[in-house]
Amino acid sequence: MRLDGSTIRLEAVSLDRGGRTVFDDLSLDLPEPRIGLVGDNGSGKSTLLRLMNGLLLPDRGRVLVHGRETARHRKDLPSIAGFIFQNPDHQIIFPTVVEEIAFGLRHRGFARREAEQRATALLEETGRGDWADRPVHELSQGEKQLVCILSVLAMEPRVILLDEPFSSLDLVTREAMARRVRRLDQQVVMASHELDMIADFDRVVWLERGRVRADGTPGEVLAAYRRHAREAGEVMA
Ligand SMILES: Nc1ncnc2c1ncn2[C@@H]1O[C@H](COP(=O)(O)OP(=O)(O)OP(=O)(O)O)[C@@H](O)[C@H]1O
Repeated sequence: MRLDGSTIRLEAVSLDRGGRTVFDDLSLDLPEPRIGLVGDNGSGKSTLLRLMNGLLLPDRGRVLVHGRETARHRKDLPSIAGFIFQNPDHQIIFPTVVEEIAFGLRHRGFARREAEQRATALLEETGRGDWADRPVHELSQGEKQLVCILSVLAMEPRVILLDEPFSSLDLVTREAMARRVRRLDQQVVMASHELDMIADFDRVVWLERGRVRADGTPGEVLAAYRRHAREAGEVMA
């Protein structure tokens, strides 16, 4: 695994949304190649990922992604920190699969024809060579999710931020994507309710109401989170 010692750093970050405080003075240093985020619904995982790619800016404090402060480098950030959304409909903007995947490549400086050739090659490599000209709106939710994942992978950003990326994928595609994520050279930060997906990561951060409840190896943190889920689930049932 090659990483250049870069890190994602939150320095005393505070953020309110809709009049509610989501983060209050949160600091985190995240240099590990594979970082998982867990936490109950509404604990702040998606918001944290959005802070990391500049979709959201902190009200106070700073977010630095591989040396760039998000508030100052908002325009460059998508090519540094690629974001795979929970809902593919929030990400897809082009009518056909090949255009959607080629968009990121054009952003990286490839001419249209080369971008489309590369996008087609990526689809072929993934066993979806016949998808290139398919209208995206005709794809199933899981198929759209795969297009979103491929679009971000095609851009080869330094950091890949994944927000529940596999929820609609069938088991075979999920396995294939999980393997692909494991092989990536880039830093990966993934929020997931599927704890098996992050069980072999370097570090897991458990968020609770915008604060870090636990932070450590997957072995420790996931065991504690599973215990919490069992206990809280019993109370709720
Ligand atoms: N656009 C918004 N306006 C107001 N509040 C918001 C907005 N987006 C998120 N929040 C609030 O911020 C908090 C954190 O939400 P977030 O989506 O980050 O949680 P999450 O951990 O990703 O949840 P889930 O597991 O359900 O995806 C929640 O209390 C949510 O209501």
